[in-house]
Amino acid sequence: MAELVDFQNGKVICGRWKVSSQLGAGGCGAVYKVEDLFNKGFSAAMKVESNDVGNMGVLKLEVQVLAKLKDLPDAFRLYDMGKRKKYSFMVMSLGGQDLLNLAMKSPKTLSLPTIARIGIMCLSAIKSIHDVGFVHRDVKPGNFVQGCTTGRLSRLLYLIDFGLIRAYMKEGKDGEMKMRKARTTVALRGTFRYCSLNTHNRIEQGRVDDLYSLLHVLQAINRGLPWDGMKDEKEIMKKKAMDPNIIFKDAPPEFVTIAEYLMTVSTIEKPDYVKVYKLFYEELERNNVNFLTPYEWETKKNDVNTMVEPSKHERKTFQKDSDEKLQYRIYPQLHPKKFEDAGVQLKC
Ligand SMILES: Nc1ncnc2c1ncn2[C@@H]1O[C@H](COP(=O)(O)OP(=O)(O)OP(=O)(O)O)[C@@H](O)[C@H]1O
Repeated sequence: MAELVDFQNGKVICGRWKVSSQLGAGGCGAVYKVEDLFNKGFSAAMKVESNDVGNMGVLKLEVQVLAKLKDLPDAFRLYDMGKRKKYSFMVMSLGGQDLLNLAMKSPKTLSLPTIARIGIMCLSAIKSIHDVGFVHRDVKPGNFVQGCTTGRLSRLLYLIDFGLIRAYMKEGKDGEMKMRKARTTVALRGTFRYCSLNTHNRIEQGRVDDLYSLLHVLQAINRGLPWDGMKDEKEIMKKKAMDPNIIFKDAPPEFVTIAEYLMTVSTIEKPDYVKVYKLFYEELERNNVNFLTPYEWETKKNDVNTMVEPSKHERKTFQKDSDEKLQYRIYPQLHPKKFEDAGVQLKC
């Protein structure tokens, strides 16, 4: 069993990063909020992993993925990395709360348009990972983090924790990127509560499996899943094989359409992200909600809208714009066009 790395507040790493609090802890390490002593007022998140984990260590892989995401406008940045005698670390952008906390701490029950809107934020985050050639394989609420604690980015969700990630493409001899061949024996990777039925059946996961997990995540924070509380894998599988009308009975009706669509997509195919986006968006339209509508967890005190919404001057400039257009000026990454094609940077 690897010895856990446990940093006290005030510890300074590399003469630069001063630990100010712990943000989370996992099996092999922990995540800390750190202050940059070279850049007053700047904070970041430091993920630390014990070197005792040997080949099981995932930090190196996480660094590689973050480095690949660097050209995307809205992705966490990698600021530093290093290895000490007992531990390895990486420093990345500091996000806000994770989806698990947001959903649990929300003073009000999350409405269906909020659930669908979270669906779009998560879809965008998942697509970014797919676009750089990886399947995440551990889509769960604790792995979606607000882009920032306050302001515009606090309404966006980014995917973190690339410990179980797997490349689905590889460079062929001709230099072209090709799909990797599916393995015949695959160990289960992911979380029982959220993973797809394919994953339980030990089938090589593809992009579609991350999207199945997303539906499970959304239903879990909505009204819960029919297999909640179950431990036996066979029993869980039986429930997951049920009619989507039963699994998603209290969800926006489009969830069933999305689930039925995903059943038609093979693990090697690229899912139609725009189709899924548009189905989520129908719930927003029905309820007159858009990306500028405050979330249930946003309080007056921490009102993002004062920062997210345009100033009076900007309002005047944009006055001819409808709210629908305005939302895309503020959140261009959520425009349906952005979900259209790969923008793939599959070359290493
Ligand atoms: N960049 C970040 N900004 C803010 N919080 C973060 C960041 N990265 C991680 N966290 C927080 O730390 C928690 C654990 O992070 P992460 O999932 O990467 O660690 P882990 O050791 O792999 O955990 P687990 O074993 O639970 O998956 C997250 O759920 C989140 O709350």
